This record gives sequence, structure tokens and C-alpha cells, in this order.
Amino acid sequence: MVTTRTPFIAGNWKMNLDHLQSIAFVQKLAWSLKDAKHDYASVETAIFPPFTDLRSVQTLIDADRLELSLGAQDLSPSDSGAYTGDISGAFLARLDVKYVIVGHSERRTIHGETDEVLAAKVAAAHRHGLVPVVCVGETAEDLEKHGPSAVPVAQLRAALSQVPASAEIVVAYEPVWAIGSGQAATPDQAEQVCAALRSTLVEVLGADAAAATRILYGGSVKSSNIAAFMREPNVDGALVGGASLDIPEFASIVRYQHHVGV
Ligand SMILES: O=C[C@H](O)COP(=O)(O)O
Repeated sequence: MVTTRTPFIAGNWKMNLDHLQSIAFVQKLAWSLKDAKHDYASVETAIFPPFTDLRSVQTLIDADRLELSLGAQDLSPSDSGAYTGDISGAFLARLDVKYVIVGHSERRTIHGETDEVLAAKVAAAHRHGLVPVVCVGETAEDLEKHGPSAVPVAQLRAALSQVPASAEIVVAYEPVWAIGSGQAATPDQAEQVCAALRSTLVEVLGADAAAATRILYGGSVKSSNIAAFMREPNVDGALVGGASLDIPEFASIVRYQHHVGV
């Protein structure tokens, strides 16, 4: 079976840009991509603003018919009730949010999220028709002790424990040591782990679902290294943090197909 996976470039704003800044930012990004005649069909482009920006950004996307996909940075494993500070997948779905990041290493380390919580969040996303972007990745210590693939593969298995083969997911391989460090993995390193993650998808979800699932690399992605990652057969896109907050830089990442030598 031949499956073509649409490349996916996602900007995770983390806790940056308030709701007013987000409007100006999205307008400028859209103009920049329009000026460059970006073909959204050839590279799906998504942004993941903070929760408080989602309504403003969704209204803008809707009013200006922008082809940007909207994502949220997290969701509650529960649907409603006494969970102070949590945001339900049902609320996100009402705002036309399509994707939701789960298991980002910053949630795992700062908020102590376990693989069990992550699996429950993946299930909650699917209950509300959201596509979870499941983040996995090893720390520098994991890398030294267990090699590159063991921890990301174990995290993926745990996250998939409640996923039916028919449900769409996106996987993001983000080595923790590469996030925000300026020291990206090499394309070879990324490919090695992404290939192991795809084999895991084959085992757990079956060959067809695995072939259709997009696997992203994340960790110090910039306009100068994106094209090399995208040449790898098992890397289908990128989850971009810091560089997604710089409009010319993010627009250049999104338009990697036009870089010289690609
Ligand atoms: O979600 C994005 C990642 O944490 C990567 O962040 P970074 O591009 O700033 O290294």
C-alpha cells in the first residue's frame, strides 16, 4: 500500500503571546505566507497558541478564511466537573480546535504527568474528535543509559494503550536534550528514532494506520536545518517551539520545499 503523508509543520507557542498579540501575529504570518504564495495543501501548517488566545485566533481564521490548522497545547483527561484549572476537550472542539498536544516533556517534567495520564488524555482527545499530537522523547541521561529509541518507544506504547487503530494521531519525537538548547538532533539521529516509532505503530496499530500516521521531529528546528530533517523518510514534519514565534523564520520553515537544494 502506498500512502502519502501530507507534511505537517506545527508551531507550539508555549506560554508566549497574549490574545491581542496573537491576533497581530496570525495576521502578519498569514500575509507573509500569502505574499510567498504558500501552498497550504502541500504543507499543512498549524499553530498551537495558549488557551486564552484560542477564541481570538479561531475567530480570525474563520473570518479571513485562513488555511491554518488550530491546535491547543494540552487538555484534561476528564470531560467536565470539579477539575479547577483544567480545560476539557469538549470546550476545545467547540472552538474548532483540530489538534491537541499531549505529553510534551514540559508537562511531564514540570507538571509530573505520567504515561497513564497521557494515555487518558489521548483517549479524551479522541472522545471529542481531536487529533492528539503525542510527544515522546528521551533525556540526555536516558540516551546515555538506554540508547536513543528505548524511552521514546516505551512512551509511545503507553500512550497508544487506549487508541483504536482507526483513530488518527500525530507523533512528535522530541529529544528533551534538543528542546530549546540550540543543539538539534542530527537528521540521522531523528530518522533512527522515527523509524523505530513507526515500527512500533505497525505492531500496535497495524501497517495501514502506521503508514498513514505523521511523525514529526521537534527540538531546535530552524529554517537552516528543517530541509535536512524533511529529507528523512520517516520524518513527516516538525514541532517547532522558539522559531515559531519569529514570523519570517517560521514562514521560511513552513516553506522548506523552496529552500535551495531541496
Ligand atoms: O514543542 C516544541 C518543542 O518543545 C521544541 O522547542 P524548540 O523548537 O524551542 O526547541
